[in-house]
Amino acid sequence: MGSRTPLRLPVIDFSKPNLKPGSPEWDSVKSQVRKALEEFGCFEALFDKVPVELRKSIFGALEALFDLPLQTKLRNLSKKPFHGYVGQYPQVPLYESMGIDDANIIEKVESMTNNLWPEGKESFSKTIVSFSEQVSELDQTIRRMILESFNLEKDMDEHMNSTNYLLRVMKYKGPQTPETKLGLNAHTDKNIVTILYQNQVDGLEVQTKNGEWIQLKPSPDSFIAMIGDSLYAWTNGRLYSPYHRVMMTGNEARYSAGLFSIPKAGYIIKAPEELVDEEHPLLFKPFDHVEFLGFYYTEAGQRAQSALKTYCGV
Ligand SMILES: O=C(O)CCC(=O)C(=O)O
Ligand SMILES: [Fe+2]
Repeated sequence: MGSRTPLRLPVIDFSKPNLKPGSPEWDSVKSQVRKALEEFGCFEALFDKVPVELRKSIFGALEALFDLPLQTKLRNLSKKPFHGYVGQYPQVPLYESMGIDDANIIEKVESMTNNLWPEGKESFSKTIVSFSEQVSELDQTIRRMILESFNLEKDMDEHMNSTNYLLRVMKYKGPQTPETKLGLNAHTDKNIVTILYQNQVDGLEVQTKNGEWIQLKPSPDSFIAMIGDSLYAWTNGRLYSPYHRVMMTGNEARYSAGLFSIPKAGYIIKAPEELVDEEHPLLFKPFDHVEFLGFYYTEAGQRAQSALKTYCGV
């Protein structure tokens, strides 16, 4: 018996120069996106629009941020759940993270930066905003392709305007042991689309529909794109939102940055009627994402096998 080749996520190339809506390149990438998201809810995107310098400086910015004293990091509070500093949890002692809301808007990021560094740190704000702007282009390309693939062009503007961007940056300490240790619990994302970028330390794992874990090994040129529960609900289950987790080994710290497109508070997520029929009965009642998040962080929400089903399943 030969050993099985390890499962790999589909790799999709977004760095083609002619990737414009309507071109043959666009249509080919679009069908790859649709297929990968139906099957895995996730793929590796080759995307060269983020300059090499910026891809390096983002990790310098993250190191500076996480090197701040805990008391300082705790100053980044947020009214929205899981949007501020998160860390010091006994179940995931290697993990800490910081949310930067409206990370593509310079005024918002500057005010957060000044809160952390009262003496100012202009380079940090600039790096965060440029990185988020560039990666948001990939988010928008992917979402445009998804809606087109369902012939839902009529919903495009509403869909694009219903979200904002959170950049959540993560540090996972190396466990300093040869054994593998949990970095972040298995979960599905709750938002629309997540795009992850990491340093050279691997650890992210994505679960297939069959329950197998794929260990991701993205290159410095690749971003991991993933569907969250809100888009799973909006597409009435046509696209999958996969469980994923982080497992750590060795001595080196893993840094990662995730750009999350998130439905704005008050926006009601409701599957378009074109995606509901006899073969695909409605899965979820219309819901407000921020209220759903509130439920997710209650004890009942944490206990549920699928928080979304418990909250608004039909
Ligand atoms: O660090 C990573 O690559 C994954 C982080 C993650 O899954 C999350 O923040 O939702
Ligand atoms: Fe996640």
